[in-house]
Amino acid sequence: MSVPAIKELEVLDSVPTGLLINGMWRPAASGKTFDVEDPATGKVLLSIADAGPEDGMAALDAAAAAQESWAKVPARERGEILRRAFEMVTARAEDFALLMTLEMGKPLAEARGEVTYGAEFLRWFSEEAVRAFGRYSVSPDGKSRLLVTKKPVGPCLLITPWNFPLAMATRKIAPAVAAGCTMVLKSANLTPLTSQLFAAVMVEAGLPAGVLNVIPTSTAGATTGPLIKDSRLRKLSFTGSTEVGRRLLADASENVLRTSMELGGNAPFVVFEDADVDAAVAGAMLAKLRNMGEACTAANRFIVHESVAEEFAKKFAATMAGMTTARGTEAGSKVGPLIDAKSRDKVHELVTDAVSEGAVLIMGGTPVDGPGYFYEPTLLLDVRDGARILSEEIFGPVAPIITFGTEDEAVRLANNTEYGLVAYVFTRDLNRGIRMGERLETGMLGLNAGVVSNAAAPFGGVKQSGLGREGGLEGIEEYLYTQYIGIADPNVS
Ligand SMILES: NC(=O)c1ccc[n+]([C@@H]2O[C@H](COP(=O)([O-])OP(=O)(O)OC[C@H]3O[C@@H](n4cnc5c(N)ncnc54)[C@H](O)[C@@H]3O)[C@@H](O)[C@H]2O)c1
Ligand SMILES: O=CCCC(=O)O
Repeated sequence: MSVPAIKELEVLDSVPTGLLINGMWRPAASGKTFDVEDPATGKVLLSIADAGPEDGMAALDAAAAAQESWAKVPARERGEILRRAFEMVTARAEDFALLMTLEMGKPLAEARGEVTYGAEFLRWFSEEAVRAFGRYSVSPDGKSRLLVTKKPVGPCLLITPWNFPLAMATRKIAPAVAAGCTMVLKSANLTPLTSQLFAAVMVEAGLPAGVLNVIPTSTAGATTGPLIKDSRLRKLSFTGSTEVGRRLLADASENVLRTSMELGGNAPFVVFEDADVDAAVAGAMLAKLRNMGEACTAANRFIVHESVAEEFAKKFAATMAGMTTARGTEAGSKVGPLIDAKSRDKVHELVTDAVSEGAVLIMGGTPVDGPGYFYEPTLLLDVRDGARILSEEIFGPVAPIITFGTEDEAVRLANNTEYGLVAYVFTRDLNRGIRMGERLETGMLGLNAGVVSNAAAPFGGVKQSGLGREGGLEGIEEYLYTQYIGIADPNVS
């Protein structure tokens, strides 16, 4: 049974459609709007204001003007705003979940999970706000005193992707608020509605005007480019593809901006011969099919010991076959649509290429007929070395399996990528698990676990998966700089 459309209309009706600049919702200076579509039906959900360069600059003006007074707001007060926002998002969890399902496509149950995950960044950083300490010490020669303080970096530009519309925004906004930074948020043009509703919650929670400015736009580069060049901007925090991140890093270098870059991934999922195969299959389902595979953390290559590959593939296929592909609002939906036609075509191209190179198609392998951008859960065995699917982000419900014989070979295969965001290892041997942690080039490792995301943990990658960490104790540091004050010996007058 689908959720009554009336509820969908009510939620859409509660979404502000303007730009949030200096505490006011307003139309774009050009008067332009752009459409946001439901990927399950291709129908327009809502049209919202389409920011241009003039609006981008107005947003930065507001953020720059608010910075000094916002930095003076006591940390406890900033934390309490975040705590109120946490309570409000939690109270409106069903609205947020439905909105995300409508604009992004994920099944409602997963959207509810994202609300919990996304809200947790608000609670976590509400608690961290008061812990951004410095230190005081006596210099080693005893002749001076060293006072080290932490200060907000200043106005930040935050750019978010479409795949986790709430969590990717709260993972940046919450630490920036906790640190005392003002912000301009450029939400993803495919899924801006959740950010619009979330920004309304932040205003209601008491965030002063100008601290958070939101500029959805269909012209990302033209609208944010001038901000990156403006010397009032102090930080760029970007989550998205490595390709765009690389270009933004180059732009940011001109202004020597602080940057956080949460980029793409190509996660290896390694199953050793001593693994609990049922647990590995359960982990694989999470690591592969969470968010329809549209996650930077999605397992992209299943590297399975040759002695358990057949058992693993059989059980994985059987579990996958039980997944219902349907609009995310349908009861029982486990796999929603992909975000758009371009993404679905890319997924199909990778599958076709792998099969033409000799991979065995165990199940799936075709786009689903009818409206929306659905793709069948797909399993490929014996994928040949060199197939594009092993080196490119799939971002879809497709699992390619390759096999290995020795631990050294597993390490070589797992590290054979320019990315290094997350890896998954399944083994009953703890020493081997620890050893893999030491040998794999990765920012995060799931040991007998198919999901690592946690607001209390430092999320981020190495190699071309990015720079910096979000969440954990590290997350707030991205929005603080260290200032040192050297004090003359107080014993000498
Ligand atoms: N490492 C992480 O934490 C993480 C999390 C989520 C997604 N991702 C990655 O994001 C990608 C999927 O998201 P996507 O398709 O939205 O990525 P994308 O790089 O296409 O877009 C990300 C954001 O950047 C904006 N953008 C695009 N071009 C821009 C430009 N020239 N100037 C300024 N902004 C620009 C987009 O509008 C969007 O808001 C995948 O590669 C995925 O792995 C990484
Ligand atoms: O898409 C990447 C983010 C996924 C997550 O935070 O769990």
